[in-house]
Amino acid sequence: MATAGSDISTPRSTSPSSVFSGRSSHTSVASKRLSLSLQRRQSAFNPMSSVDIASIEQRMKMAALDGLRGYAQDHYGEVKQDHTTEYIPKSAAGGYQVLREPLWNKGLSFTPEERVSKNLTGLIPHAMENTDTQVERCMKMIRSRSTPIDKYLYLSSLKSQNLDLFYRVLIDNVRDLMPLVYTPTIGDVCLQYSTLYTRPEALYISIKQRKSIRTILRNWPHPNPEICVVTDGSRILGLGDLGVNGVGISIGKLALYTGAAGIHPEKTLPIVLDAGTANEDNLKDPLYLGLRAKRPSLDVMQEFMDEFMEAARDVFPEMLIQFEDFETEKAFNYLSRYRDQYRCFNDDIQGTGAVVLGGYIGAVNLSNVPLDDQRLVFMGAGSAGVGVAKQMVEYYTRRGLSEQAAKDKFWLVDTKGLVTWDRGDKLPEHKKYFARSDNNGHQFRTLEEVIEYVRPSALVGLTATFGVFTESVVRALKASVDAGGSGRRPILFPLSNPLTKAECTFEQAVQWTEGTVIFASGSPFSPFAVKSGDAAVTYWPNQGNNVYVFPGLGLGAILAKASKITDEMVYMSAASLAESLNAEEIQKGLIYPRIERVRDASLVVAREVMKAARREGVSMLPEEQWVEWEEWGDVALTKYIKDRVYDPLK
Ligand SMILES: O=C([O-])CC(=O)C(=O)O
Ligand SMILES: [Mg+2]
Repeated sequence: MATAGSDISTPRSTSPSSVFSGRSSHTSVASKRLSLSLQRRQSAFNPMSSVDIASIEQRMKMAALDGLRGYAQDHYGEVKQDHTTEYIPKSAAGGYQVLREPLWNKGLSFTPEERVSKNLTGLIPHAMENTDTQVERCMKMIRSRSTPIDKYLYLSSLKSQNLDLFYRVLIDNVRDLMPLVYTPTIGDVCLQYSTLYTRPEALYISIKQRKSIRTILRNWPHPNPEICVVTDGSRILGLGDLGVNGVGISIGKLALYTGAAGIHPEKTLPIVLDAGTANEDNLKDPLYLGLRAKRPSLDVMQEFMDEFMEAARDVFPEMLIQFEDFETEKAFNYLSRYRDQYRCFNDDIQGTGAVVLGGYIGAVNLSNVPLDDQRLVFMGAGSAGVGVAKQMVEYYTRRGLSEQAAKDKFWLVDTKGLVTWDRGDKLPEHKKYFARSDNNGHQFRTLEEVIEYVRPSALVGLTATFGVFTESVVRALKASVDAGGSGRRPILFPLSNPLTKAECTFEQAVQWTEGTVIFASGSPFSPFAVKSGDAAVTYWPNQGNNVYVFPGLGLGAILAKASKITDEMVYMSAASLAESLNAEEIQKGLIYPRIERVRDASLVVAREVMKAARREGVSMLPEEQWVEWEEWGDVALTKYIKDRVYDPLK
């Protein structure tokens, strides 16, 4: 394989541009060529006579009147292009070409020499500013906006103009801004994506254009992406099927690949596969941008996915693919179908699994309930619930338990109650592994009943249902932990996203457990202060979000040039995350590093993932390289990673 990892920090100088090359300069010849090419394109695209084209236009108008997008509905043919995208080399670009390319624009930091050599004199204000001043301006603007969506829109506009500045602002203010570019705000953005839409930021691949997937991929304006996040929008966060609007999650996750791990933004590729939607609100919305059709059968979707995976590998052979927010059955199927042949992983199964395990390892230490005495109830048995529980089983087996004994520590609950073999419904494949057979014919229909029966030490929520951890549920958990002895603390992880889907709030958890809770949620809660006399006790929540895993896992896999993502690599992302806390964090009783240190954590995760890739024999880096690193221990490998990450305007 070629050097995927090595160009993370140094994007090619023949950088992409929203402005395509030379066509504008040689006017008459160029415009003739352009119109010829347009004609050819039109005929290749739609090999019909002009009469037919006129009638299509007519139909498009009629379809639009019906609230349909005629073009998207009607087009089934293969798009044949007779040209490929050409790029202006960065060194040759001048004037507005430089200012309008977000990868090249340096805002007010252009030096006097650059302003002359790039023909920028007078195109920007005379002032020259350092990074801090520009960051300050951005933060002032963000603070001046009153709603999270408005703040998001400001940030999105900044991103479309000056990528270095956008990422500097994000990295330096990650606690305040991550909730805007990611969960919870990104959930609202996805819900309204078709209305908020102003410019493309991803590849939109409709099932109607499945014959043209390679063409679409080649149209992406950046060469050789290293990481793609792909969704089909069928289960976005806990918000359900959002169709093409789910593309926001691919965009948000990739902003964190850059912000939280330092993968160059030019190397990231967000994709949405549009195969329709079951969301009636979307289907009725005249502004909806996706295909107005019900979702196809799982078999048809599988074929589409097979075609996508093959095309992606043909066009971008080194790209790692992260599956995101596919609904449960597809999520499991695609992971098992592709994981041995492609460089891919599923964030909701493996990423969530690893991040929750990483936090759980620290939580057990704080809980005063020995590992062997832990009993875990999971509310929610979808891709995340089962993924997390399996990751924890692996942890227990690595600590010497048999697989059966490890599995016996978990009780999974879904909308029908405790998942058992004999409860009378047909269990979907992914639930069978954890189905209980030791219930002596009893069925436990409510969470309270399950808690009374199991007497758990930990309760994990992945239900996408706000408020299912009620006061009586949380108090019952505390009582069952207290019964084991004094000083014991309950572990409570309401993990569903965004905040509107959280199983309970941090404040509730603190109050209902008299402050003893060890808490982690998927989306961020603020610290909670309780007055006691003149003083106040502050309780610190943890955010147990995949953001602590997928960026580092992806970075490690890319830099190791891993041919696939193995269980060992995923496991090591969890184990190393648990080890990445500093003394202050441990002293504060946290189970994840503070979010301000997410880049440090990603670096540790990436390093251990790289080493795991090598142990597993899937790293394509030359053996001499590994031997050299081994001589120096982690220091050399850490430096190798640091030298390759993007840290703009530093
Ligand atoms: O995106 C997040 O915050 C975590 C996640 O993968 C999900 O909830 O599906
Ligand atoms: Mg997800």
